Amino acid sequence: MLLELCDVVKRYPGAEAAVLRGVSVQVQPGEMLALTGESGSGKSTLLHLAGGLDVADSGRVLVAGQDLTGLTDAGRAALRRTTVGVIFQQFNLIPSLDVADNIAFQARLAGRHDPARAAGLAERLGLAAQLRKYPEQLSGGQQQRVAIARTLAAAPRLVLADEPTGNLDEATADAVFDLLCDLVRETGAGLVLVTHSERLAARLPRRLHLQAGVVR
Ligand SMILES: Nc1ncnc2c1ncn2[C@@H]1O[C@H](COP(=O)(O)OP(=O)(O)OP(=O)(O)O)[C@@H](O)[C@H]1O
Repeated sequence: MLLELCDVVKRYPGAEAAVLRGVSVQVQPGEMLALTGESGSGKSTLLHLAGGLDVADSGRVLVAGQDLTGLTDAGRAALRRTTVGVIFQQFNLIPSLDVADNIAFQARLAGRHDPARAAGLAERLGLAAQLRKYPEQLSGGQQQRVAIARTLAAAPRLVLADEPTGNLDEATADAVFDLLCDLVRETGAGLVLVTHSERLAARLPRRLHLQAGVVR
């Protein structure tokens, strides 16, 4: 199993009710699914727990068979470097690095930088002419494609994407979404993609819907 959440509960300090109230999910290697739910239903929270960015109050989270619950902060950081790739809505590129170095950044951290692979990703994502530019010189759609290349260059087994096309106009969002799905499929990674878009969710083979703290 690539990702397994067993009866996961998460409550933020000071909040009356738990956001996640016993969520159980299993994702197989190579599976691609949409995670939907109303604003505030806990989609980002679930993604953060799956990516080891935050910890559950109870229940278990396993990534590639490794139980995150028992890991130290350093252990979870190592998992994020080597096994999980996260793509955010706000791109989160490093402003002082050019496109080529942004793309190489995570792969270098993972000890997997492969110039040919990085160049191939840049080409597929239409970034070959932008490699020496800095993030501020790029459009939103281009920045998001750099963020996707950066994540996939590190060859993660699990890709977690939090509204990766939420900042883009519809036509650009569709094109970036298709590229992301094609590239993830080709690498055989699993994908959990948070979206508010019914249209995009319908294009993935499986959907999880969060409601009232549980998955429906
Ligand atoms: N760090 C935090 N501290 C306290 N409360 C938080 C924190 N992060 C999220 N919450 C609360 O937890 C609930 C779920 O938030 P979360 O961001 O997971 O929802 P979401 O489904 O991703 O929402 P959206 O679709 O609006 O992005 C919300 O009520 C939010 O206010």
